[in-house]
Order: sequence, then C-alpha cells, then structure tokens
Amino acid sequence: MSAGATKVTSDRGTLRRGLSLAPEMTKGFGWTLLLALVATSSQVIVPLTLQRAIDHGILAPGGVDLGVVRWTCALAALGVVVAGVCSYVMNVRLFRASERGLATLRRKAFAHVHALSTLTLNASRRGSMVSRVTSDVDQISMFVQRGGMMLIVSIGQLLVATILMLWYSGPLAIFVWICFLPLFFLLRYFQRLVGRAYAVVRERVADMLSTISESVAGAATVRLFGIQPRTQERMDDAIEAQRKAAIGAQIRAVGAFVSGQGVSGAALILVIIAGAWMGANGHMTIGEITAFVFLTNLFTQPVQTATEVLNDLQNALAGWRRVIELLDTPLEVVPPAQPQSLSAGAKSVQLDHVDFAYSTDADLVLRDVDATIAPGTSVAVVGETGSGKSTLAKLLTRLVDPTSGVVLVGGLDLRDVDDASLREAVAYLPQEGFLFTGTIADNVRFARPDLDDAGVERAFVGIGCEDWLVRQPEGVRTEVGARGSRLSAGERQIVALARTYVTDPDVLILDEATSSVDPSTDVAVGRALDELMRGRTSVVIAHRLATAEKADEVWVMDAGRLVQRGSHVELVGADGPYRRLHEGWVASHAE
Ligand SMILES: Nc1ncnc2c1ncn2[C@@H]1O[C@H](COP(=O)(O)OP(=O)(O)OP(=O)(O)O)[C@@H](O)[C@H]1O
Repeated sequence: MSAGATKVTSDRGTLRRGLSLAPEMTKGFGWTLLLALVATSSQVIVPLTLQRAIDHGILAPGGVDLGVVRWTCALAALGVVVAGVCSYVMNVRLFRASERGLATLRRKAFAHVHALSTLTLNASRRGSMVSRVTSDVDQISMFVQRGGMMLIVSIGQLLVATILMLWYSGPLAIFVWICFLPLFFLLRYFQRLVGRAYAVVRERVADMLSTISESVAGAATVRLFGIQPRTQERMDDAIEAQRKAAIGAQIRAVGAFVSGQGVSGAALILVIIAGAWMGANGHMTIGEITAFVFLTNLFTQPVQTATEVLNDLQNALAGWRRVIELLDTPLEVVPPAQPQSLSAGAKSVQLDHVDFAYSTDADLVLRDVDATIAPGTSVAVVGETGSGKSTLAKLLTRLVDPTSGVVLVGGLDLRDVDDASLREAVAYLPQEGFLFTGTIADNVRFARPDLDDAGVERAFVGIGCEDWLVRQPEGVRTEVGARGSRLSAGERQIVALARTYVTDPDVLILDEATSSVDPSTDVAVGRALDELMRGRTSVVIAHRLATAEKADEVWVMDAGRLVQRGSHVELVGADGPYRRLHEGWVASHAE
C-alpha cells in the first residue's frame, strides 16, 4: 500500500508507536518485569549453592560437611521452585497482556479499513488489507508472546550472570565479555540483514493473500472463462515468491543462530581453559570455577536466545510497520469536527457547483453539477456509461467528498453531518445488494436488530413482496447462503430492499440493477422499489425506460456534466441527448 502517511523507519520508533497503539500490551509490565527478574535471580541460586556445596561442604577443610551440602541443596531446590512459579505467572501475564493488546490492534486496524473511503479500498488490494489485520498482527503476537518474554528474561539473565561473574573473578568476567563482543557486532549486522529479508516476506505474504482472495472471489468467472491455468499460474508465482522470500529470510536467521551457537561454544571452552589455569595458580577454587562455568552457560543462553528473538523481532517489526502504515492511511472522508444531526422528515438534496476527481492528478469526472431535488420527489439519472452517474451516487451518500462545491442534504453540508445521522437518513442501494451468510431475517435485521420475525415479515408486506416471501421454503428463516448465493440476483435485491425499508430513510439513492431477472421477480422488484420510493426523496440511477418515465424529473449526464433536466415528457419532446437515449431504449425494446 502506498498511502502510508507517516513512514516509521527506525525499529525503535516502530516499536514505540506499535506499543502505544495497543497500550494493553505494556499495562502492568512493571510487575511482569519484576517476576522475570525474580525468576532469573532464583535461577542463579543453583551455581551459587553449587559453589558453596563444593568449597564449604564436599571439600571443607575438616572433611565433608553434610550439613552445608544439605542446606545448599535445599536452597537450590527452593530457587528452582521459585524460578518455576515466577516464570509461570510471568508467562500468563505476558500472554494475557499481549492477546489483549493484539485484539485492540486488530480492532483498530479493522475499524480503520471500514473508515477508509471506498477509493482507498479499491486502490490498495483487499487481500493486502486482510493480511494487515490478520497475518501481520499474528507475527507481532509471535514475537510479543515468545520473543518478547525471552528477551526480558535474557536481559535479566545477562545482567545477573555478569554481576556474579564479576564477583567471582573480575578478569575472567571481562574475558567472557571480550569473547562475546564480536558476536554483538555480528548480531547487529544480522539484524539488519534479517530485517530487510522479513520485510520482503511480509510483502510476499500480502501479495499471496491478495491473489488467493481474488481467485476465490472470482472463482465462478475463472471457471466460466476457462482461465484456470492462467489463474493457477498467478497463484503458483505468488506462492513461489513467498516461499523464496521466506527461505531467504530463514537462511539469514539460521546464520545468525549458528554464529551465536559457535561463539557460545568457543567461549565456554576458553572459560574452562582460563579457569583451569587460574585454579592451578591458586586464583580460584574448584567450586568457584564450577560456578563460573554454570554462569557462563547462563550468560551464553541469552546471547543465543537473542539470535532467535532477532528472527521473531524482525518479522514482528515488519508486520508492525505494515499495520501502522494501514492505520496512518489518511481518511479521505474526514469525520466532522462538530457533527450535526439531520432533522427528521422529508429532505431536499442539493448539489452546489460540484466538481469531482478521483485523485489530485486525475481529470474531473464531474464538472460543475448544480441542481436541487425538492423533498419527497424522485429523480432518475440517466447517461452513457462512464458519464458519472455512480460517482454522483457516491457523493450523495458521502462515500467521497466533492473536489470543489458542496453537497447538501436537508440544507446541511454532508461534510458537517454526523455519520450515524447520515446513514439513518440517507440509504444507498447498490445494483447488487450484498447479503451476508444467514437467514433472510438476519439480513433484514442488520439494519434493525430489534426487529422480530413478524416485523421482518411486515417489511416484505410493506414493499409488496409478501407473495415472494411465502414461496421461500422457510419464510424469513430461509438461509440465503454465503453472500446470498442461494438466492437469484433479483431475490437478493428484494431482501436488500426490505432491509432498506425497515431503516425508513428520508433519502434514497439507488443504482437500478441492469442484470435481467425473471419476469415475476422483476415485477416484484419493481413494486418494491415503487413502495420504497413513495414519499421519499429519491435519486435512481436508471437503466430502464420505465423508471425514467415514472420519475418526477430526469437528469441527463454526459461526460461528467448535467446536460439536461426536466420531466420525461419534456425531455422526449426536446431535441437533445435524452431523446437519443430514449430512442436507443425503445429500439432495444422493440428487438
Ligand atoms: N474508483 C475510481 N477510480 C478512478 N476513476 C474512477 C473510479 N470509479 C469511476 N471512475 C471513473 O469515473 C468516470 C465516471 O464513472 P462512473 O462509474 O461514475 O460512471 P457511470 O455513469 O456510473 O457508468 P456506468 O453506467 O457504466 O456505471 C469514469 O471515467 C470512470 O472511469
């Protein structure tokens, strides 16, 4: 997606911003950190007690002191239990906090997708949006739940191990650090390398999901046109690109991990050699050397872990960046600062010298459209394909805002109207009413959740389609299938019309269906439309002669301009584009 307004580039910036978007993730973090520290500190009790047990118990000057061995073992056991309990509680807390935070992030991302205008949604591929809300957030969750916790423990472990190593032997502790210093630089290098590789992976995953969702949504078209091989090829390419990117990133990550392991092993050997030398020269006791080897292990673990965490972290950062980019995509239709509500009752609709272009560098698709519709009257908008009819409908429903000029409903500039009030007062019916999986009643109820089955039935009576409803196998409880696939196009329209009817809007904007439906359904749809439009201010993008004839006024659009307006009878009588359009309609009917 190209529309990221604020580019967050630095890892730290991304992390800070990401966490601020999901504050639940860091809520109570202090306690979690404390638990991590207690767990880590308890772990180091083992090498400490081991040293005591060897030096003051087993190798005690006066012979084996079983008392010391006993209490040191008991202390070690206590350390292990405390470490286990703290680690358990810490994990649960971390898991809860991260899941809450991720849910918020998903919700925010999803809400933003809905708030984005249809333009942005068209421009950036929907699959990419889906991947931002799903798999990108999953990557963040993997890091926060696994890597994040490991990182906290590791840092604590590194600190505690260093302090204790310094306590036992300053020179040997410094020696261990010197052995690991090259690894820290190597890790920085790998971090950059792995980071870039994972950014590519996230993009490839998004591409793949886009391709999959498009192929699934267009499955029928693919089959009808026999383009399975081409579609399969596109899918294969997307999957292959994702596979290659993932392997490339994994190879780099494994490189980082193996370097960590190599350096850790080498350091341990060097410590044993150096320890043995120091022991031989009387600088350290056997117990201290043993404890030191344990501590070195405690030190190397986090360093190795860091290489693994790096993997998750880079993947998560790449995901986080994409989620942030989505959230930073500016809304084209900005909510009003001081929202106003539309008053109840019939409303006028006015276009005041409206120009519109789909983007700043595109040509105007509507030019100086200036007209008013009186409350309760109907307008049929006609014109050649591409003349701007649907764009006009988008402006009237505020799916987009004018480039210049004003759209007013009930005397209010739509840009000042509260969204809920606008959706209540102005209903839009697209050519293909979108139905969700569920029953007919569920779909009608979306608009009015309080409605019972009888209320839904009344809606069908209201639009004159009760005969159609009784023919459905289970009445209002008939399942419509995914996206209404069990109903015909015309039947889907009937349900969509009933859904609009129950919202009782004051203004209706509808795009008349062009798809032909069987005659009886066609009659039912026509009747429903008439019922729905009765007494309401209506704008119909008309594709049929009958609709234009019935409307109080006809608007003729041509190349983005409103070139003619008047009643059907007036316009047919005048020499102009409408008459030509009308002749075309009549001719096509006569065929
Ligand atoms: N999302 C979009 N982005 C960019 N340009 C668009 C977009 N939608 C429509 N257009 C352009 O705007 C112009 C008007 O399109 P519009 O869909 O309003 O025409 P229409 O009269 O409704 O056509 P039809 O009768 O075929 O539906 C066309 O040139 C079209 O290419």
